[in-house]
Amino acid sequence: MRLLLLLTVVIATTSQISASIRSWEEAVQDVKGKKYAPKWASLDSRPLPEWFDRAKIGIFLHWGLYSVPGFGSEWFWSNWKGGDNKTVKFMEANYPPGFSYQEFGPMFKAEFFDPEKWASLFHKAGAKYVVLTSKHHEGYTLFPSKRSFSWNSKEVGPKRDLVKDVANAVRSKNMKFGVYHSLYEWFNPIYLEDKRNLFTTRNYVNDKLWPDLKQLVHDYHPSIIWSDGDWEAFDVYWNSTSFLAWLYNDSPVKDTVVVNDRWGIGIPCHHGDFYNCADRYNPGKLQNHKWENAFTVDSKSWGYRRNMAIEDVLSIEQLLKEVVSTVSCGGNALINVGPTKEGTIAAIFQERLLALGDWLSLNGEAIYGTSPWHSQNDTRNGDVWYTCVKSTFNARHPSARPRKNDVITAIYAVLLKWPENNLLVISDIVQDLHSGTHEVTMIGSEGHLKWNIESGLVYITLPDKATVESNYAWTLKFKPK
Ligand SMILES: C[C@@H]1O[C@@H](Oc2ccc([N+](=O)[O-])cc2)[C@@H](O)[C@H](O)[C@@H]1O
Repeated sequence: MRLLLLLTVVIATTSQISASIRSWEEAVQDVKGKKYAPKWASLDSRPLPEWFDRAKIGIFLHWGLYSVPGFGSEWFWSNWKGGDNKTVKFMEANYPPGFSYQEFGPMFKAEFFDPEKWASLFHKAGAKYVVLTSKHHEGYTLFPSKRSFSWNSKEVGPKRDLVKDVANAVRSKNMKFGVYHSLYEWFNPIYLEDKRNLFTTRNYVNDKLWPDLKQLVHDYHPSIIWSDGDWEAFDVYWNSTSFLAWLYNDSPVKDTVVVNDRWGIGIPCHHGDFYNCADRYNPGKLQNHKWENAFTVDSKSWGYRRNMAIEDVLSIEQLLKEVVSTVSCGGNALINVGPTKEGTIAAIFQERLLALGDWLSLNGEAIYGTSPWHSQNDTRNGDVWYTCVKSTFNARHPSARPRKNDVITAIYAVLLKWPENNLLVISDIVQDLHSGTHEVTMIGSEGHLKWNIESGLVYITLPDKATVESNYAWTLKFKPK
């Protein structure tokens, strides 16, 4: 009887499953109405919503009261109170004695903030999602938190619900909207009291943290919850698994939302829909779980720095190297810029993002919707990174190498350096080319490329560099005939 029931369920489910090839186990997991238990093993069994793996490129925004002094980093308040020399001196030199961090609030005016302009920039940059700091460690919220009196953007500063404004504008350009949210707040007295109690009390968690997060979920329906500030306490204190079970089972975003891995000591790189691990994490090899490389265009800070120098800013070549190597290894790239207190985005950031967008509008087929191939980084030529397009999506393991049953419709090799004498020498694609069943082209260049194989290496004659469209990061396409 039990077996029969199980069979019917499985048959009913498999018919809902698109073209994807799933194992028996995976199909059973997908039974509609499955409830997740507030335990990591259960939460980890959730298939990854496909949109996130396909998206590949996101924009990260660190915006808050730290954008007002615009000095050091978004850790300004903590640096100052912690006695950081440079920050203390900066305050002494530029602000009256007794000036408090709270006084930055009214100075955060966002008078030039035009969310449509932002969204249009991010869209042109090729982003498929945008993540905004709804609350950083300072505790100031960019939405009217019902528990953050006089410490939110609707009451103090811009007098606007910035989360709502960005969410609406981003969605009007068909991008997904996500919220960054810091679990801890440096100076929240209720949190500090729990901390003094060695996290045996949970007043902050029960009365502030989860009500706030649920407000965010109900009011803005975020597609991503990018959690942070988890490292002072275990997930047991934060009650992370209960929140996630609610999010996956009963929230209005249960079928589409994805979360990262910062949910308590020991959790990063181990649990969550995708892993950030450390900041600017880019392991350079294939990972066995969906991951994301969050990195900054200003190499020194997430928040805006008024004294940022040009040599601190990633070049387009560096930016593309991050993007290409990340996607090749199964990751997404979350590219951070810090908006100014006026609500503008520095022209140098705009320039980099638009250059990325230009590159993606030509080479995007090697990025969006792709999967890791058998090889990530060519063995012979370390400046070559591979991706492929395959016919199936594996929600259990989106970053897996192609399997036997996968039909590969194209293989891409992105070259970060133009080879000497226009002659590219690579090794890892030799088997695929050996049979003579592939045609080789360069995106942004006419005609097929000549190639030959000699003692296990592939020699590809590239076109004249002056005739190709791209100025950096050139994409070769290997297509089965
Ligand atoms: C995205 C960033 O996240 C955190 O910084 C971290 C968090 C985790 C690690 N880590 O695990 O290595 C490093 C920096 C924040 O403190 C920082 O301000 C920024 O918001």
